[in-house]
Amino acid sequence: MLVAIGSDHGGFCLKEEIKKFLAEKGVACRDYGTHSTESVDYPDISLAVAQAVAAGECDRGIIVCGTGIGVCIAANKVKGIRAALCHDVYSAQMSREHNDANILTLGERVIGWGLARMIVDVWLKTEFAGGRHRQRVEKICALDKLL
Ligand SMILES: O=C(CO)[C@H](O)[C@H](O)[C@H](O)COP(=O)(O)O
Repeated sequence: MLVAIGSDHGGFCLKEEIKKFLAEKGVACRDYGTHSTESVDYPDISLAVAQAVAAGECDRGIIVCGTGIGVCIAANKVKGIRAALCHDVYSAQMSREHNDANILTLGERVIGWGLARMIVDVWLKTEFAGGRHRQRVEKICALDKLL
C-alpha cells in the first residue's frame, strides 16, 4: 500500500510522527508537504493529497491540520474522494468498513499522538465490508456525476 500524506503548519508535527509510524509498520508513503511549521493554506495540501488518491497514484491518504476539519472539507470536493475526520478508533474502523473512506483526516490540536497512532493503525488495517454498504457507497459515488 502507498499512502499519500500531507498537512498544513498546524498538523506538521503530527504528520512527521505518522510518517515515522508508517515506516515502522513497513507502509510506504509519499509526502505532499508541508515541510515546516511556517504558515500555509490547508486547501492547497489537501488538494494535492486528494488528487493523488483520486488519480490512483496512491492507494489511501492521510491529511492533518489543526482540527482535521478544513482538510476534510477540501478533500471531499475532489471527485472520488471519501474523506473521514476520525478522532476515535470506532469511527476510524467504521469509516473503512461502512464508508470505504479513502482519506483519513486528523487534528493535531485535538488529539494526542497515542490515540492518533491507534486510529491510523486501525484505519490502515480495516477493509471495506461490502454487502449492504456497497450500494450506499455507490450512491455517494454517483453524486460526483450529478453535482
Ligand atoms: O483548517 C483548519 C481548521 O479547519 C485547521 O485547523 C488549520 O490548521 C487552522 O485553521 C490554521 O490556523 P492558524 O491560526 O493559521 O494556525
